[in-house]
Amino acid sequence: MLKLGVLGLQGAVREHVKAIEQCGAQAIVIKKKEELENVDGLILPGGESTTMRRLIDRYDLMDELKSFAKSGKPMFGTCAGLILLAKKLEGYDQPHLGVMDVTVQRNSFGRQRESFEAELSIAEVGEEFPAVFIRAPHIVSAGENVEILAKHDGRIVAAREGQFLGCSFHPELTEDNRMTEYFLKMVQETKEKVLNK
Ligand SMILES: NC(=O)CC[C@H](N)C(=O)O
Repeated sequence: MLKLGVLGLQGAVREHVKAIEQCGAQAIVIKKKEELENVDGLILPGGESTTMRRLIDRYDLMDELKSFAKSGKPMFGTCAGLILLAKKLEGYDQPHLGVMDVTVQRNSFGRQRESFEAELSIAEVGEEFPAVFIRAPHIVSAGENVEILAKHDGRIVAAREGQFLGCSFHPELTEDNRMTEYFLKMVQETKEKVLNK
């Protein structure tokens, strides 16, 4: 069975665990660096990126998360998780993990629209995907190896660069598990490649 980690420091952790289990994989909540060794892929959940970063530093997880990225295992950042993955953050000098070749802007859908739902067409995932946006970031620009998967209001809200998947919204907050399934497929394919080497 595939083992998926969910970074468990803050944010929508339980909801991701539930979605993973509904998709037939094992979910492991990651709070310590040793726990990262046991998983085939990792989800960085939504929540609050500044708080999450503080906790990553407090629990001394940054180097381990970067090595996880270097190992080639898939990582999926949702909302605040996307902010953690991005190589560049608009208005900030330093990124967090800085591994996915995108520039991200935080809280980019305006204060009066703190949260809203929209139906998206997501390449490789499907049509009419119910996407929940909560103080959501968006991808301002993306490197040439990044595949744009979805846009909303002309803004990029889902993208993939090889092992990295990122989206502005919260795919774990509805019963539609297609984004989680798509990520699991990425994890399965990566695992098979390693086994066949
Ligand atoms: N729902 C979310 O994950 C919001 C992200 C939050 N605005 C941040 O900057 O971290």
